[in-house]
Amino acid sequence: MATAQDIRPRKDELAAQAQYLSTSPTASFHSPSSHGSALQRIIPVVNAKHLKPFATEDIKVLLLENVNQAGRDILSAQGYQVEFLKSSLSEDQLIEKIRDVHVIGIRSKTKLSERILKEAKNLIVIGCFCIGTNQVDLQYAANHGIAVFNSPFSNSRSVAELVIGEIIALARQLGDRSNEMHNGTWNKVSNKCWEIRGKTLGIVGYGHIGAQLSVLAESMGMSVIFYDVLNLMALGTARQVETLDALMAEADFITCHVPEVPETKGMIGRKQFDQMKTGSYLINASRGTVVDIPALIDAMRSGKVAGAALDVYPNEPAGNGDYFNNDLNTWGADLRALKNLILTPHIGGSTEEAQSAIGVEVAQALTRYVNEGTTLGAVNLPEVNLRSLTMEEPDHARVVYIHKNIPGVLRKVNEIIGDHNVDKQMTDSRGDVAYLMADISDVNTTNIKDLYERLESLPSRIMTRILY
Ligand SMILES: NC(=O)C1=CN([C@@H]2O[C@H](COP(=O)(O)OP(=O)(O)OC[C@H]3O[C@@H](n4cnc5c(N)ncnc54)[C@H](O)[C@@H]3O)[C@@H](O)[C@H]2O)C=CC1
Ligand SMILES: O=C(O)C(=O)COP(=O)(O)O
Repeated sequence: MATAQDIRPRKDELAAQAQYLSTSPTASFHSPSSHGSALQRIIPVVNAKHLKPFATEDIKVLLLENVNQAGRDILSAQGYQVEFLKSSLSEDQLIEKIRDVHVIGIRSKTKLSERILKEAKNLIVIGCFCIGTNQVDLQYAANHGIAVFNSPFSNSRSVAELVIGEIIALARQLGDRSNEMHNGTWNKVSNKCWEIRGKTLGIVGYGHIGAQLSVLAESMGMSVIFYDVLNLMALGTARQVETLDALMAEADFITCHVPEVPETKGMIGRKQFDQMKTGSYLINASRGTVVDIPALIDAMRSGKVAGAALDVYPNEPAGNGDYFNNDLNTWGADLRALKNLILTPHIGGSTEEAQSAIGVEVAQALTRYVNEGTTLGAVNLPEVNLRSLTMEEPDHARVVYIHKNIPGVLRKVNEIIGDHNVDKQMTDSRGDVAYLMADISDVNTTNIKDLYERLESLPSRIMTRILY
């Protein structure tokens, strides 16, 4: 197995590469991100016919959190070195591992903070095999030329179905009745058990999940209202309300489907619980920080809230095992003692269908990015795509130049690549970072190295990759 050292150029290796390049029409230059070593990496290509720009067996992929087999298979089929772990890693373990890898695949637990990404000298791309990307410092990644991809809706249906199940389970106190039977008690009651037909569902965040849920809830006879920061088209006979206050006051069931951003932190707190109808229900399958848990506990104890379902928590563990027995969740015992409270371990998106669809979608995005530089679907870089390079022409190359979005860069870059025939080119920017992709011809082993070095020496450079 190649080590990180193997793909960094050494002087003797450069000479060998020159020899290799003279016999192979394809190769790849890929600069370390700007916080990395000043040395460039030169990686030969194994297959001249197709767009396989790296010696694919040198590409190291670390997959955490039990990424689905379908995704693992796609990455392994590329020839990449794929290391797979079932759980997440502690910060210190991650720092050790991430130093070496070019690609990392995570789900919602693994925090890729600036502290961790600083150590990721070889990293070019992050795949979030989930919807949420709040666990990644997206701006730091963009500023260092690290693309981030996710799967924007492959598990939306699974979450919506879970919530539908929870609405009925809460209305009928199913969790409690089931627990009682498990403990040997027959307790047949109808007091405060309801049909959901004719009740009002209040959806906070009417995006992929909220909208899907809206359709399902209406089909079961519920009325739907929703609150969102955007003005959105209501599906069916759903109705958008202007404020969160209005939603809290009108709905019988309230369900949260907003992302974790500063504005949604503690969004459902004491004030919101006070506004709820007495005997209403709360569901949170978005992020643990959205609901103030001590406030929920008080609202349930007082009878204001008749039932709740939580799938997400402010501190979630790296893997399966003990959860509430730690100092972080001081409210754990109080939660566990409450009646008609469904607690699930962040399983909203955990279905076979969702996980394999996510595996395929994200693995394909990673492969396209590594092999072709395509950023379609990236959540932190501009979306840039050129039609696939046909590798029939041996003197063609694709230049990817990620750079600071400052005036004058394109003139300088075009001066450099303009020495070649530019077949096609696309550039776009997002905030402080711009992404240029150009397919050029009249390339040979000498002038491509020169081109790479000239691009690398520009002060605007964040990362240069040359794929051919
Ligand atoms: N429990 C689980 O396993 C899963 C949880 N999730 C969580 O659910 C969240 C929502 O997922 P999607 O519906 O796919 O996202 P989405 O991005 O399609 O929709 C989110 C909606 O929330 C709205 N929004 C944002 N900030 C808001 C605010 N302050 N107030 C009101 N509305 C606001 C947005 O405008 C958007 O319409 C994800 O960000 C993720 O954190 C997603 C999948 C699985
Ligand atoms: O897709 C999301 O954002 C989720 O919350 C699901 O996360 P998971 O893949 O179960 O870690």
